[in-house]
Amino acid sequence: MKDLVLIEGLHVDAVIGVYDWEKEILQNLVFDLEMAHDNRPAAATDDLSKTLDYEAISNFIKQYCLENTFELIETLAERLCAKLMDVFEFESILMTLRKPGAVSAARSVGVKIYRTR
Ligand SMILES: Nc1nc2c(c(=O)[nH]1)N=C([C@H](O)[C@@H](O)CO)CN2
Repeated sequence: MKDLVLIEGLHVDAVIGVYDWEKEILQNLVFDLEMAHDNRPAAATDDLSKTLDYEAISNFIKQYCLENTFELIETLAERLCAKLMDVFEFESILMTLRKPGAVSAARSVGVKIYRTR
């Protein structure tokens, strides 16, 4: 089992959706991330620069969602994972992206993708 760095329940507002009315409003999205990374070098040195900075990654996701609009949450998840892989040095990522307001009868709906280098 590999070490992981986690982000759970990251709430982000975004313009996202298939329908015209959705292109005029912000909707809440919730991200969960599991990123595989060897945590031993950071633990041995107590040095933030040797790990994945979950604060920096959270801020990156918020900024990306502010600057980009898509119809499908599948597209957002795929493109965001690709960008995160370019910028941050994890071995793999499991991203769950939920759109809690989309289906009123459901607690949440969403997608989950796993990408590796
Ligand atoms: N698999 C998906 N299904 C649907 C999506 C989506 O992004 N992925 N989006 C919509 C609409 O935008 C919906 O959220 C409006 O309530 C419908 N189905």
